[in-house]
Amino acid sequence: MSTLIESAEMARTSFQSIPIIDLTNYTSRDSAVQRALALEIRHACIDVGFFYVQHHGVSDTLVEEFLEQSKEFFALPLQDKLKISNKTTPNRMGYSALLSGNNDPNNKGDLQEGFEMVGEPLDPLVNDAEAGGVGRNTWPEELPAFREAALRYYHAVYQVGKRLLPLFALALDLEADFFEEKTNNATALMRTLFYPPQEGHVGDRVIGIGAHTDWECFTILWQEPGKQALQVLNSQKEWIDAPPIPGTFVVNLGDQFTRWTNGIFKSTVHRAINRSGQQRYSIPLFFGANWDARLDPIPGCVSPERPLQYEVITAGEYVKAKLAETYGH
Ligand SMILES: O=C(O)CCC(=O)C(=O)O
Ligand SMILES: [Fe+2]
Repeated sequence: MSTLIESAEMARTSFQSIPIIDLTNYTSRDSAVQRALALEIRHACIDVGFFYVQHHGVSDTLVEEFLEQSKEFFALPLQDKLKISNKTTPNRMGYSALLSGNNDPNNKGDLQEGFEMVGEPLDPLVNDAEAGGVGRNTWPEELPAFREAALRYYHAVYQVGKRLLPLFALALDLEADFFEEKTNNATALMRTLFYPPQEGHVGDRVIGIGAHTDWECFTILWQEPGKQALQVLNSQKEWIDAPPIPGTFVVNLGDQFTRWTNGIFKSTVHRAINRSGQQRYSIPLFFGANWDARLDPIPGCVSPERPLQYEVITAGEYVKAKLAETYGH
């Protein structure tokens, strides 16, 4: 098998579509099965930085219940949503209003509303360190079922992320547990997003979410079926559609992985424009490294011909700087 650097040199970054990876066997203990899956992931990460996962184990019911609650949340009167505005809550979780974020500095704002949250135990009496402590989120009091639907979805998708970590490690020729201690203290941020139809709103330099890369290790994104919006930029500067495929999540790498791999794993630029003429919903969960994890290069990713491209900083320093850039906080 080629080394990582050789594979990166042969990368086919002019991709025209996003690969689909079947996770049916991802809990298999058979090392040959694991390696085959890791190899598929390796190619997807080096060539594209995006892939779909199918047969990921998260039930449709969890998705549907949270989607229903998300729709009800965004349909609340603005003054109710603003009661939990992320500009006023103590830890910046909660509601983000239309045009309050701006992912592309060339644009004026993102045509989306959101609700941000982190993990907390479903049962408020349990203090589960793994889930990041109790009461960290601010919930909409008008919707009593929102919290449970959100957390059930969150915990299920978080587990998908946990299971992907060893595959990413194997894909990088590392021991399966390589990322364990670098991610065991991280609280993934999740957003449920609402994009009004673009028509009628289109001002100058306003789209659903402007061109950007994600900042964490990787993102697990659910997209509402039937509504094309997400696009991914290839090395020919062509925008390639990443249509919703029922039963799948989109997984895309973020900047923390790019820094760890000295650019071998791609954190690919993407954007979303909702031209479906209808309302559109999506749910990204951003799976990051521990705040204090150093993003220094992984063995095999640096050579005299491929010198280190990034200054080594911690994951927390990186995300803080990006937050300030995008949301002004
Ligand atoms: O809504 C989408 O399809 C993409 C969202 C996204 O890229 C993000 O939140 O970082
Ligand atoms: Fe993104």
